[in-house]
Amino acid sequence: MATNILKPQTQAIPITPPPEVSAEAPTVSFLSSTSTTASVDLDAKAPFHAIQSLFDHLNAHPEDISKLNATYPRRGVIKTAALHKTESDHRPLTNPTQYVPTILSSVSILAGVDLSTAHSSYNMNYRLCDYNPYTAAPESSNGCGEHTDYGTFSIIFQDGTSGLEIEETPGVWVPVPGDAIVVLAGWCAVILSGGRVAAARHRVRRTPGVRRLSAVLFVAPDLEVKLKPLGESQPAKAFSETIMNGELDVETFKDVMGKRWRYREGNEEIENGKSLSQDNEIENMVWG
Ligand SMILES: O=C(O)CCC(=O)C(=O)O
Ligand SMILES: [Fe+2]
Repeated sequence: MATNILKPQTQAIPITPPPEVSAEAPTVSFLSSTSTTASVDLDAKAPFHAIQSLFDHLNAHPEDISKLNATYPRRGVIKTAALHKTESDHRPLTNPTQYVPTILSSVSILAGVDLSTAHSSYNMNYRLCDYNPYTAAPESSNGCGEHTDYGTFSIIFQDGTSGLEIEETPGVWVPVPGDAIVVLAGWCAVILSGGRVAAARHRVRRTPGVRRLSAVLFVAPDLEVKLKPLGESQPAKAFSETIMNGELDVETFKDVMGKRWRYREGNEEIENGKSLSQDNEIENMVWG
């Protein structure tokens, strides 16, 4: 599964070890040196049979989709955060608290700072995705446009169907095997690590006629955490004053990212009519 495995550099920083858990700790294998991308061998699986039934029900009963709070009409992709929504929560994963700390500890080593203190409340969202040929425009090869995720990292469970691609270097897209469980670093990791971790740009290509299901667990710092480089050392990159002054908290950042995402997917108008891409706006906010 992991082709180009890079071992994270071991640094002399105190990283909180993940708590002892009964399940075997997953192995985290880093796949990319330029963006922080890893594959993990988790026992946890997303129950794609149940997820497919849920989406089949929604496709047959479009009126129920409105209950789920988020639809993506332009590309015919239905996505929703189901972690706290009882009507759509199939309790699909084994308890994420068993493996999230291990992954956080691996990302901490790459980041050169202990990220665990900023992640005490398990601020997570779970999104189910159905890239469905019957609802998407038949000629479209775009399942999910290129973007970076907002949180510390996202764990992507796939149903075995390929389509997910990572931008290895600008403009060079590398397909991820459809059966890999992938961890991608997001913007909060970039900021907290002082720029030592890069966010992984990714996208999903559709094969017309082929259905693909995925389940994504977004792991982010606690909502009240101020997003600025942690630790004493000089940031590896220069950040905006907003970031260095600790003026941006996770909740606000998540809101901005969410608005951009809904705009990109066709669900929300941006008030001032500007059409900056999600990445441009975030880069301006983070780097100044
Ligand atoms: O469907 C996938 O594999 C990825 C989806 C994704 O990147 C996202 O929802 O942020
Ligand atoms: Fe994503």
